[in-house]
Amino acid sequence: MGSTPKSVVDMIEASSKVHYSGFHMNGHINGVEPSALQGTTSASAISSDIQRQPFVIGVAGGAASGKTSVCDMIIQQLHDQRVVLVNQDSFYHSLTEEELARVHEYNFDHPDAFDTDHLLSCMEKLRQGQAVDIPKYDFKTYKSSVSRRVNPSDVILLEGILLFHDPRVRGLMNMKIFVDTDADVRLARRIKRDTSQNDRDIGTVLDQYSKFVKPAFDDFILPTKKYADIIIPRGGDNHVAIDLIVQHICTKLGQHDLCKIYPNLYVIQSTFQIRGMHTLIRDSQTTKHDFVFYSDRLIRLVVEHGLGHLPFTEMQVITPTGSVYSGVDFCKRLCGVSVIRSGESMENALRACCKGIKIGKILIHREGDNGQQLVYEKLPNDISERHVLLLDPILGTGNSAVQAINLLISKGVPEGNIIFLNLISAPQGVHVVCKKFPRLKIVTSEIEHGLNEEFRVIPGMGEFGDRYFGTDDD
Ligand SMILES: Nc1ncnc2c1ncn2[C@@H]1O[C@H](COP(=O)(O)OP(=O)(O)O)[C@@H](O)[C@H]1O
Ligand SMILES: Nc1ccn([C@@H]2O[C@H](COP(=O)(O)O)[C@@H](O)[C@H]2O)c(=O)n1
Ligand SMILES: [Mg+2]
Repeated sequence: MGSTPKSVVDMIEASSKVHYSGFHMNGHINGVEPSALQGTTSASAISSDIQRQPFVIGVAGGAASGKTSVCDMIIQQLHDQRVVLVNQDSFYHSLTEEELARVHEYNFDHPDAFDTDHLLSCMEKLRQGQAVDIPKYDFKTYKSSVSRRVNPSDVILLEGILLFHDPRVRGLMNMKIFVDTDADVRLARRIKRDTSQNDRDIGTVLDQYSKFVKPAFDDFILPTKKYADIIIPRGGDNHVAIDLIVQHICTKLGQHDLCKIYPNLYVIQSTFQIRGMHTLIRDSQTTKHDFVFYSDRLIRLVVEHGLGHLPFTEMQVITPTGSVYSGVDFCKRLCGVSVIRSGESMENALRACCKGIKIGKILIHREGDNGQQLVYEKLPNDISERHVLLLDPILGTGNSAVQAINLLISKGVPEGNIIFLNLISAPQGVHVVCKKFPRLKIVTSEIEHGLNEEFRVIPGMGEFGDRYFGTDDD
């Protein structure tokens, strides 16, 4: 195979391209170099080959466990999405004449029975938005002669007994499902299938089962169950599990590609109101008054969304009608921390939502682009016992965010107790922060194209602090 898929890096690269809260725009894009992972994307890296990353679901499990049936049910329920099914079976090596003569000694359940490099190259093409010809394997002749054309899709279901065996194949998947069906059920189905569909006699099926199928299941398939995100008992009979999986896929499809990589990134659901407000604050001709007004509205939405991620306790109250209302009580142990100066623009929204909230401050001085220096901090003494809403409207390279978060952690704040609220995030900053602090949550309202040579967010909205506090030139 020519190029080995570098799944996470590839995803990161592709996902860093333009996305406006659910929309992808072809052309005029600031693509991301691998160097973007260090926060050094160039604005000249314009790319027009934008392709949305498909959501790849791997379905593994023993032979006749119900993998294909589960995939068929998922496809049926995802009726209005573009979905394709790719079977690992299609990549069985065709048998040579010599192997054919001794077919009963051939182990079809060993990882070497598959042309995994071919599978990887087909998947790579599909992920790049190209159609591929996938071989059609014939279980009766033990050869693949023809192929079928598979078009790129939003969702790729990849199913097969040994899909989780090779780490390169596992690395392609956004979601891994293991279909867990009792061995006796699998054997019974296998006998039925192989005798009726594949013209095999029961003695041959049982011999193959005890010689190869069962040992390979124990040695190669069962040990990969640990890689699964979801284990489905009873396969296609488990309608609840399939419903939940379909719901999850639908949610993921509506999200920015970065959310598929980082479960700790939340981009608020876009509406035309939100797009309209973004349009206004990004317009260089917008007056200071309007800039502040619409920024405040957006900030309020981000703050409200961020508060939704705080823990709560259940409580009941009595309503004026004497009825019981079962509700929840807000988390009381929280504080805000604003990164001076832009972050201070978010304090009012936080105060308006959380009466009497304590707000600390951090000042990070930027010298050049990598020389970030913490010059001032004033934080509540008991900050380690609080959930912290970190406020900074723009996440660019991620350098100052990392400084601020490191400071909070050094004060004893658990990483999982920090919610970083911002208006816009550059993919580079998201990669840096989400990778370094996987338990922290980022809540933002839009993901940007990238950074320019001067490390400014593109398209961005200029110097937020200057525009908000009226200290720009105009
Ligand atoms: N829940 C089920 N109840 C009854 N038969 C089933 C069920 N799930 C699958 N089968 C049958 O068992 C056989 C194997 O199922 P399949 O989905 O092809 O498994 P796999 O892809 O894991 O080999 C097929 O003939 C299928 O019709
Ligand atoms: N020529 C072949 C190729 C494969 N098998 C068996 O198929 C099973 C995998 O297919 P599933 O759809 O059940 O996942 C595997 O157990 C192989 O033994 C075969 O019998 N003949
Ligand atoms: Mg199958």
